[in-house]
Amino acid sequence: MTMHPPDHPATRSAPLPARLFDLIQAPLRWQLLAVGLEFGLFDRLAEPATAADLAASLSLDAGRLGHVLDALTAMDLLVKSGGRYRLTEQAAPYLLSDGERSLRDLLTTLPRMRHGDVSALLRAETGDAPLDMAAPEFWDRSAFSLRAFHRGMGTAAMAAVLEDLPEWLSARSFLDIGAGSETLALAVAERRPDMRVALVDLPPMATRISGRLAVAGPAGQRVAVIAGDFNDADLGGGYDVIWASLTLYYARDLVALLAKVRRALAPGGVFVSLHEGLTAERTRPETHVVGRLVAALRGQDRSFDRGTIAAALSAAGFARVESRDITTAFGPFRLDCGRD
Ligand SMILES: C[S@@+](CC[C@H](N)C(=O)[O-])C[C@H]1O[C@@H](n2cnc3c(N)ncnc32)[C@H](O)[C@@H]1O
Repeated sequence: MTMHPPDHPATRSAPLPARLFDLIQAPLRWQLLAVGLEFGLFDRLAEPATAADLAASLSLDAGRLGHVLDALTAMDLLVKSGGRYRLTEQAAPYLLSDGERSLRDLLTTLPRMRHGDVSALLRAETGDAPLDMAAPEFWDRSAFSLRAFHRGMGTAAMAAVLEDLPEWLSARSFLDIGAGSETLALAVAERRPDMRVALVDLPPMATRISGRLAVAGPAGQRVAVIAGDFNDADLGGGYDVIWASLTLYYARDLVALLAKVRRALAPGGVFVSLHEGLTAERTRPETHVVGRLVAALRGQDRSFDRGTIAAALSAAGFARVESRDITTAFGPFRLDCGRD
């Protein structure tokens, strides 16, 4: 499968007519992936099968299914040989529903938030029901989606950032604020039995995270879960490393929250933030600007400008603030570290 740098759609470096032509195909590529997930094609094609075999078990027309399978093969998600199709080895960990790094729950959930009728939203004619945050289904879906994101790609990137910190080897305590899943805290607890590990999230999410930790073995027992709003909750103290990624949007007062985080650090501790940093008058990076367009049109334009978090860290009293760009599979991000 051809890999492209994350902020560069496949055709970014191609001539403009080729880029425009390619956009005609883009929605079809998404639909093919969605159909593959909906009909369980990827799970069924863990072992080779013909279109006729699959069509019979799915009560579909073999000819039509063959066209869909050929297109998925053209996208390098399947291979075809002698009329039999099979999931590629590269795609298997991400597309099998029980794969260790399965992105299935992310791929079926995030598009519901990211895709929308841009034309209707632009005319403010959307009949979208507002998200019902009181509904258990909302939290179930969020928890499944975040966990898939973390297991499939997020935690590896985040753990690499943590392990790169000069403080990491001597650190003895770690807090993840707005964790979204148990995955990062659990990875830390598993790799570092000497580490006190805690996370904080809103009660509905914290309950789901606690449930996963309870069945995660001995390392899971070592992760403390603080169920509460990080703006108000007692975060505890004496942490050597405090981590916040993709969550500071929910700070009621960013400087006040960061000052609170600073007070929760041990002497010599570090606070690490991983968030986007929009540039060029909020038109770059494309991953975040386009990916969050529908949310913005629904009135949730929360993305941070580059420099906002660094400035807030200084305003919160951190003596040394360092920032750098990092590239991940889910887009380019800004890493801001606050130390005293
Ligand atoms: C977009 S997710 C990010 C999760 C994870 N940190 C990551 O980088 O993928 C935001 C998380 O922050 C949590 N959250 C939102 N507002 C919060 C608050 N006021 N206090 C604690 N957690 C909050 C949400 O429940 C969710 O789990």
